[in-house]
Amino acid sequence: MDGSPTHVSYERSKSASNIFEKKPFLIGVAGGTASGKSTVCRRIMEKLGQDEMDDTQRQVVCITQDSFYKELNSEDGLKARKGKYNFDHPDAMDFDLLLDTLQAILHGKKCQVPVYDYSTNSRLLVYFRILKGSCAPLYSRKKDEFITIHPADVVLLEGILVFYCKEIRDLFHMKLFVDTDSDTRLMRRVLRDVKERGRDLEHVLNQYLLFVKPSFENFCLPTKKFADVIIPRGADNSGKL
Ligand SMILES: Nc1ncnc2c1ncn2[C@@H]1O[C@H](COP(=O)(O)OP(=O)(O)O)[C@@H](O)[C@H]1O
Ligand SMILES: Nc1ccn([C@@H]2O[C@H](COP(=O)(O)O)[C@@H](O)[C@H]2O)c(=O)n1
Repeated sequence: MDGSPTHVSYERSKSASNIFEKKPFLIGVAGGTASGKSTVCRRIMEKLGQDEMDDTQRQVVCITQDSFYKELNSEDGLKARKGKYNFDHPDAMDFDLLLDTLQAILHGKKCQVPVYDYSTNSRLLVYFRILKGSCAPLYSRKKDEFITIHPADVVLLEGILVFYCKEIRDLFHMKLFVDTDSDTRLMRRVLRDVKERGRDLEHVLNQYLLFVKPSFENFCLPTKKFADVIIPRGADNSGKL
């Protein structure tokens, strides 16, 4: 990471001195694809009664690393549409933007995080329609869609590679690794990607064999050793015998 400026935008949570700003407790949740990271985060939010709350009132917020995928050039975009782009390699991630965002969060700032769209392999865009004059044509304008992360007591960040970079890893106050067997993960991934991410079966299986599985073994699994807590079977694990 070169520490170069990125386009993360944030503002102070309080206009007065920030001496009394709360430093949130940052929890990283790693694990292979479809291991149940988001489900575990959702379960934590539910247990803490945070799921029904308004964004500005929440004391626990959850961010996904998928918001920090790099934007693709047209050549890589074409590869991605054919399942020939490696989204599981660290090079696919904008770790600089992620680091800047986490640092801002840890300073109690309100942050804007991009929203990712798996069907287009890019950040979600919102279209604005601008009416020029009374009978002039309508103009469309595109703009990145962001979600606002309000300052909170606890921030969860989930993703396959959240423990990969030391600079990012060292920011977590607690590190969880969701450990789910690979057959179960593949089965869930197929169902999810076809139902929710606009993929066909052949695409999902080719991508899995070509990139997802080898990258899990090379980049994600080796980060399990950094976890403070390993959660076998994800949200199925109630902690009871
Ligand atoms: N314990 C579970 N039992 C059954 N299905 C699950 C379980 N945990 C997650 N899933 C399903 O598996 C898919 C992937 O889960 P998700 O939590 O999104 O994984 P990840 O965030 O690790 O990719 C989702 O469709 C989810 O509903
Ligand atoms: N355009 C994209 C971006 C990511 N992926 C896959 O998503 C997986 C990470 O998300 P999980 O919820 O499964 O942790 C990762 O394995 C990428 O292969 C994608 O297919 N397309």
